[in-house]
This record gives sequence, structure tokens and C-alpha cells, in this order.
Amino acid sequence: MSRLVIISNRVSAPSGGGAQGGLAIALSAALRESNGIWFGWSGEEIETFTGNINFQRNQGVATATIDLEAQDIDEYYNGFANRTLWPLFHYRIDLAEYERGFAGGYERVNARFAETVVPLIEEDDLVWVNDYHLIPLGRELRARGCENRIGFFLHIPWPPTRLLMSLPSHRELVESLFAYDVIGFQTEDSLDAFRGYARSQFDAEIDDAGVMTYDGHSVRLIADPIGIDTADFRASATSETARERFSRMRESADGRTMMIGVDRLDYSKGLQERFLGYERFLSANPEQQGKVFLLQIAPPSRGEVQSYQEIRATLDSLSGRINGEFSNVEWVPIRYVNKGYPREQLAGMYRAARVALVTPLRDGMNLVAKEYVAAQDEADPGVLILSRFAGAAEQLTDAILVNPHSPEEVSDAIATALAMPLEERIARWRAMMDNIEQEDVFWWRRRFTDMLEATPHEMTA
Ligand SMILES: O=P(O)(O)OC[C@H]1O[C@H](O[C@H]2O[C@H](CO)[C@@H](O)[C@H](O)[C@H]2O)[C@H](O)[C@@H](O)[C@@H]1O
Ligand SMILES: O=c1ccn([C@@H]2O[C@H](COP(=O)(O)OP(=O)(O)O)[C@@H](O)[C@H]2O)c(=O)[nH]1
Repeated sequence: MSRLVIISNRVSAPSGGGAQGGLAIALSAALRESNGIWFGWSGEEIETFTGNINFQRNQGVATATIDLEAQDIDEYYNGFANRTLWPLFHYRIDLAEYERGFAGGYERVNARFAETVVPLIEEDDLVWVNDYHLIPLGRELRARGCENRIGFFLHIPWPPTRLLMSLPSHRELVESLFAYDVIGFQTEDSLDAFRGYARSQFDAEIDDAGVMTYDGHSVRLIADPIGIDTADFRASATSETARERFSRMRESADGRTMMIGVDRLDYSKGLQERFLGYERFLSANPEQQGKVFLLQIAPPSRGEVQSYQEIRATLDSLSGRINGEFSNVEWVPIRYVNKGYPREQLAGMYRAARVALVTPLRDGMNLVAKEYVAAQDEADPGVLILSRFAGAAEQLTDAILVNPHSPEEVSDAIATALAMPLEERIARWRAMMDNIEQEDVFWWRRRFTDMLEATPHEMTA
């Protein structure tokens, strides 16, 4: 197999602890297998951009990182990526900000990425660009003579055409995607939405095999849902650290049933709606008060962006209000923790929870849903409550699927989950486990890179 050059905004080499995003975890696993190199932003700020590359190798993963200057971080990461594209692609046009400075910074940083990474790319490498931060990177690489096979994978949802058209530069942004040889999406739903846009806005032809032709250039389109390293996660759920965490959780639960949520503190994760659904459940089922509690782990994320500061304040106040309303001296209904935990500890907590609430309003995939399933005890598994609007819902159809906007549905789902007989819990868990065992992170990576490798080079523009 050809060497992989993976490019993504953030490079987060594996480490012992701390919170890592799902993308980081998935790519580390993929890189180890392919002996590739991972290029991106270090997450560090520098006074003036130099293009100097810092090479490192951590636990079998080779990384090459650059620092960005303050204006780049403001306009590209906090700006166009997280104030414009993220809300828009998660259907929140009310939160999307359209500033020319953001768009300019986004183009500039994509050009800087291209300029810096081009010398690292060897003739037969497969180049794999990841996520919404780097949509125009393929075009920038081509402009610098890169004739390798280049693929792009979008980790977040592709929005419906009507929403995307609210972005002033939508045509230019999408046209830059035509520089790639393969474009991957998490779900059939996103792939459909992209096809709709390409046909209606560019008159692109798309055949039954998923090959899109526009202006004499062909691009292969694929829905390729990302998975987790299921075997590894399952093993980590019975590691010493996880077992210790499991026991401590059970002890601190003091005979009460624990439910869990684990999400970056992001408005797309539907935390506010989840708390309201849980509040509804407590009001509708007073006999459950004092018998259950929700552990919500929510490490702060993208704190420079105002909408993230606002959701944090909203959740502080909502969790406080619900706890104030229902708590007594011995019981608090929500344990709300603004801190990240290492994976093995999370695995122990997932296993200790009878129910997981994974209720994003929109999510590209949601790896937490898959991790929760992988961590369960097969003889006594917990129940997954999953939003219909998470990418994972296309695969995990045996979860209790809910509309996260409806407090009644969330409340009913909690009641159903808590009352579910063991036999049904096992049957649902088995079906979900079969899926995540089959469609794991290696399956995801192979499908993408096999397609990229099989795409004839002549197809490149
Ligand atoms: O790097 P950050 O700004 O701190 O954000 C963390 C990551 O969040 C997003 O994750 C997405 O990718 C996951 C894996 O495919 C998927 O399960 C999830 O639904 C997506 O939201 C983001 O897309 C990543 O680039 C960030 O690194
Ligand atoms: O305290 C935490 C919270 C989350 N995560 C990990 O962060 C990832 C979140 O990925 P997901 O796809 O659910 O959402 P994203 O944050 O990428 O949007 C999962 O692998 C979690 O195990 C973690 O390691 N520690």
C-alpha cells in the first residue's frame, strides 16, 4: 500500500491522557497501520508565520506540525472554520457569521498549509485531506504542481443546498472540492445533499457508481462512516484503570442508576435540550427522583468563540436550576463536569452507566455513541439513546432513536431505557456491537484509501 500523507487542522499525537477529539483518535489508529505522516497545525501560536516544521514520532505516529500566527488562528480557526462553516454545516445559520476577513484568513492559511506540506509529499504518496478547515487545500496543492491522488473526507454533515447557499462564497468553496479525486462523507444523507448541490448548481453529472464529472474532471463520491478501534476500546473497558473507575463510580452512585453523556461543550451536541428532556422525565416520573442521576462530562471547547461562551453560560445556569429544583441533601440529579477524561477512565464510566444519552442536534458521526456500545458488559449491557440527527444513527438503528428537540421524546426514551428487560437490552446491544465490530476505524480507512488508490491518476485535473 502507498504511504499516506494525512493532513488535518489539528495534529494531536497519541498521549497518555487528556481529551482528544474523535478525529484525532481515529486518525492515530489509521496512521499506525499505514506508516504514514500526519501534517497540520500544532495548536500553538507564533508571532510571525515561518513555515518551520516540527517533526516528531509518538507511539508509532509520525507528525509534522507548523505554528500559526494570531491573525491566522483568529480568522481561519476561530473565524471561518468555527464561526462560519461549523454552524452553517450543522444547520445553525442563525449562528453563522459571514465576514470577509474570515474568508481571507481561511484562504491564506490553506495556501500556507499547501506551501509547507508540498515538499513532504513523495511521488507515490496518497494524500488525504481531512475536514472543513481545509476544503480548498486540494486546489492549493494542485496549483503547486501536486499530481498525487488526493482525497478529502468531511467529518461533519454536508448541509442541504438551501442552507449552504446562505454562504456568500458557496460556489467557489464547492468548486474547490473538484480538485480532489475522492470525496468522502460520513453518511448517505450528506452524500445525497452534496449530489443535490453539485447537480443543481454545477450541472455536474453523477453516474450510478458515484463518479461525478464536471468540466472534464472526475471525482469519486463515497459515503464512508467513520468507526472506532472497537477491539482496542473494548479491551480498554476492562483494563485496570477502567475497572478501578467503574468501581469508584458504582460506589459513588450508592445504589442509584447512572446515566451518562460525554460531549465537547458545543451547541451542536444538544446539551441544553438533553437537560430539558431529563427535567421533563424527573417531573413526569416523580418516583424516579433520588433513584437515577445523569453524569454529564462536557470539556470546554473553542472557548474563544462567543457562541461557545454563551452555550457554556446557558448550561451552567440550566444545570444549576434543575439541580436546585430537584436536589435534596442526599441526591443531585445532574453531575455536570466541565473537564475532559482519558479514554480508559471514560470506558469505565460508560460501563458503569445503564443508559447513555447521545442527543446531538446535528453531528457528523459521534464516536461517543460507538464507544459506549463497545464498553458494555455483554451479560448486562446498557441502553443507548441516540439522536436521529447523529451520523451514527444510520448504523446504530437498534439504539432508542429520538428527536433531540422534543423533551417528551427524550423523557419517554429515558423511561423506556430504564425499564428495558435484560433480554431486549442484550438483543439491541448485540446488533449494534456487530455493526461497530464490522465497520470499525480500519474498515473506514481501508474503504477510503482503497478507493483513492483505485482512482486512476489520469482522472486528476
Ligand atoms: O479540534 P477541535 O476544534 O477541538 O474539535 C474536535 C473535533 O471535532 C469535530 O469532530 C468531527 O469528527 C468526528 C470524527 O469523524 C465525528 O465523530 C464528529 O461527529 C465530528 O463533529 C471536528 O470535525 C474535528 O475536525 C475536530 O478535531
Ligand atoms: O473527556 C473526554 C471527552 C471526550 N473524549 C473523546 O472525544 C471523542 C469525541 O468524538 P465525537 O465524535 O463524539 O465528537 P467530536 O468531539 O469529535 O465532535 C470521543 O472519542 C471521546 O472518547 C475524551 O477522550 N475525553
